[in-house]
Amino acid sequence: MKRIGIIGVGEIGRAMVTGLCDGDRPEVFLSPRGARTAAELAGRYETVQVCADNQEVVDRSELVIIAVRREDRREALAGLRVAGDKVLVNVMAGVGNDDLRQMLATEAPLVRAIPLPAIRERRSVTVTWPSHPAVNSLFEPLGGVLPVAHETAFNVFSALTGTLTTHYAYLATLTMWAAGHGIASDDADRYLRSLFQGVGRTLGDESRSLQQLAGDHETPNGNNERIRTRWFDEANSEALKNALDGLLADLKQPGAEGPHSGRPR
Ligand SMILES: NC(=O)C1=CN([C@@H]2O[C@H](COP(=O)(O)OP(=O)(O)OC[C@H]3O[C@@H](n4cnc5c(N)ncnc54)[C@H](OP(=O)(O)O)[C@@H]3O)[C@@H](O)[C@H]2O)C=CC1
Repeated sequence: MKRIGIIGVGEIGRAMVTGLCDGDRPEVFLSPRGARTAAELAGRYETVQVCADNQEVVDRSELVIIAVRREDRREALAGLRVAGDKVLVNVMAGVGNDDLRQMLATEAPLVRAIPLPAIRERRSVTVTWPSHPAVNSLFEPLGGVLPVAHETAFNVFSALTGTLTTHYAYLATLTMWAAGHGIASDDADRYLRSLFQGVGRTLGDESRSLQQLAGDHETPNGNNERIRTRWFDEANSEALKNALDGLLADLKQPGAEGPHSGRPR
């Protein structure tokens, strides 16, 4: 697909345009809302144009990405005419394809996707459902695509994206703990970033399983084993799984307006 439309040019819309245009440079048609970002992108990339309205985005594109906030979807989409030969990519967290099909009354294929901000660097694996060749080709060069077989699987991956800030909060807690023991916060912060950037790089080694990586970093009866078994014990692990189960249950009811609307993060 060489003509791609984006309705909703905010954080994730901008990340997708950047990722796309730093690669094959398809023609990209942007909705006019979020005017500053849209104008900036059109200024940076000669293949990007800002349209007069959302209908023009649909009319000029073969594939249209819908990236407005969940609560803005009716205003953004109601009344749009979408021919059956277009492909629509729904990246709105918590908005099911049934909801979208009802709103748009179109025969066009609808595909849900979970792009993440690292897509701007073409380094983010994007989960999609249902699998569609044009959508797979769109995301493949942006870090890879992971089409899943059913919506429940899609929701499981969606729930996993809800764990990111816990990871940062964990690191912040370690910094606070060190500061509580008289270490300058800046020093603790710098040290932890360095420590966990190393962990991030190690994750790039896909030849070793996560269990293997943990094992390889742990001396029997050593400090790491001690903290892992005393803190991340069975009760803690169960509490995490329960929180994820609760989130998954909410994600399975995409029609419900709830605390998980809007950004998946
Ligand atoms: N941010 C992320 O990491 C991810 C976000 N998503 C999903 O993407 C969607 C957008 O999120 P995000 O980019 O963070 O949100 P933003 O608020 O950054 O962007 C939303 C954009 O939509 C625009 N908009 C609002 N109403 C309309 C309309 N009627 N027509 C066209 N555009 C409109 C907004 O314009 P204005 O500013 O003028 O209101 C804004 O530019 C959400 O549904 C979210 O769940 C999915 C994966 C990751």
